[in-house]
Amino acid sequence: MSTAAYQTIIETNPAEIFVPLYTGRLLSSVAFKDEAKRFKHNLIMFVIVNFVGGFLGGFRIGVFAICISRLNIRLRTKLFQSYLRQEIGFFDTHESGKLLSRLNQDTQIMSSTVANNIAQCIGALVKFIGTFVMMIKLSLHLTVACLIGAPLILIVAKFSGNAHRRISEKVQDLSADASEIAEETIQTIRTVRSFGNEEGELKRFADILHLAYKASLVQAALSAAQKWFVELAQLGMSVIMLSYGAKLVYENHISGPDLLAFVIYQLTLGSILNDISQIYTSLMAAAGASQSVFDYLDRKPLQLPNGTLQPNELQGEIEFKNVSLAYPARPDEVAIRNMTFHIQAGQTCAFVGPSGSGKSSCINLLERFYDPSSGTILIDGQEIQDYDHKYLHRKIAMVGQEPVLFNRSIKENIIYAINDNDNDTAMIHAAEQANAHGFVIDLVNGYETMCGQRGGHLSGGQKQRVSIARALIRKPTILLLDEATSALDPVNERLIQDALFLNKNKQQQRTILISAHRLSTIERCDRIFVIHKGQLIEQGTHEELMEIDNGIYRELVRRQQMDIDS
Ligand SMILES: Nc1ncnc2c1ncn2[C@@H]1O[C@H](COP(=O)(O)OP(=O)(O)OP(=O)(O)O)[C@@H](O)[C@H]1O
Repeated sequence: MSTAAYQTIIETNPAEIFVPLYTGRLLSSVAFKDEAKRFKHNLIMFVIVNFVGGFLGGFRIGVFAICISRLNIRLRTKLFQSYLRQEIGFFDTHESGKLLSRLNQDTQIMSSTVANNIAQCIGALVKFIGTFVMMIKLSLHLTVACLIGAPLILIVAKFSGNAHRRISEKVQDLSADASEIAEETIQTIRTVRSFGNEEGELKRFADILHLAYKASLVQAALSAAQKWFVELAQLGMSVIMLSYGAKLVYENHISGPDLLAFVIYQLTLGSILNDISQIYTSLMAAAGASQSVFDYLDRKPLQLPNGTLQPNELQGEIEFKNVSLAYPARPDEVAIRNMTFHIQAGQTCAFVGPSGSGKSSCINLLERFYDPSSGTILIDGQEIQDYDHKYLHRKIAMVGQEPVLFNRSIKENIIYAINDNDNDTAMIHAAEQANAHGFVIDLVNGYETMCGQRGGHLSGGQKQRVSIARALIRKPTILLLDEATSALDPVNERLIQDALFLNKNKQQQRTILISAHRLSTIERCDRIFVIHKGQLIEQGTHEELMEIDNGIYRELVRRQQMDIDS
């Protein structure tokens, strides 16, 4: 039986419906002499219905707790899965703090409120029907008299529920904003500290929480007003019912014990109506908190991993044909404009150009972090989108400008995402090529040394070398190095390059693409592409480019030479 069905049965707790009847009868047999002979029977029935009701009630609480945690785990996993499916552009436009707030807080609110309230709502409705039927059985006239105010209570509950939904949406958005600020501040604490701006960040955080508090005040006032109204309506209904009940008893239309039972049913009905109105309100509040969770759960990624190509051999030939790119976060600005070039398999090529010219963007496109806004990118003559997602990332490895390591050991970082976890020989070989082995074995814990969050326990150059090893261990056919050695001293940089370029003949065929500012490091490349304001303006070998009169490359080399000399 499914949890939901099980829960529904438990929630309908039939024993509770008979509690008022036997409470009324027991009280009558205590209060009225002619009812005394039924005291024992009424007492036994009173104990049975209360005991069964209490037992099922306790059972229900346990079942709820299980349902809530199951629902929460499912929701969070689904949401995280949905995040991981999204294209990189999604993460450019959605701050991580907000995404985490949805993942941790909103899902918690959703699962606890929704699971609790839906089950309670079913229970309350069943109890409402049961109580109602018993009341009609006892006296139809009295039932009609005491239900006069019910529609009004339900209408008020509806209006207040809608308001709760709107406010709750706002409060959740604000607390997601606050999470975003906290997360960013913690991640950039060194910058915050170096500018002495802890108070500024605290103020930004507190201001947002204050706005959330103000919205919660309105919500609190609404809840209080709703409660007052329901209490007042119930009081009115009781007065009407008691006056009319007394008249019916005097005229012998209903017996004293039945009136007593009816009064208890009426009080029960009042509290059920109260429950229903509260449940509706909090369901609406949960619906507000759930809105963005559902939006993210339902979001279809703009870039779908539909490709299926997985050829046995990938040569590593790359071609850009009229490629343009505008980033999703800045759709009106063109980062790459009509770029066309061809790189033969096995060549080592470099992108050079001033900062912001578009070098990393070309590398991003080859990693398929973004799809071109127009034009095509071919690898071995096939469109890059046609390759299977996992296959492509096995064959293309990249070391980024700011390499990020995981808070795991150096070993775990290097063998990250290769299937063979115990291949120490491959790990050491990759580390040697990346000129990392030497510094790693000098550490007390060697390859078991923890890297810290985002690799924070290692120096910039050490981080870069570990991430180069992480890329090399996969034996990629295409290796993308985006300023991958910029934090290294010239000696270490040269050693890595020698390992990557000079021994190329001895290694498997590999196409290497480098983006670098230090031009002395790329002189030996087979081909150099000079990019300026998103356009490819020169290409050739170092010697060919140095011969172009007034060429940008020649000018860049001349300026760097002057810097070194001075
Ligand atoms: N994720 C992004 N969203 C929006 N715009 C971006 C993004 N990444 C880069 N840009 C913009 O695209 C342009 C090219 O940036 P790119 O990073 O490719 O330059 P670059 O030549 O690699 O620069 P650098 O040498 O400083 O690393 C810049 O104007 C940059 O502001």
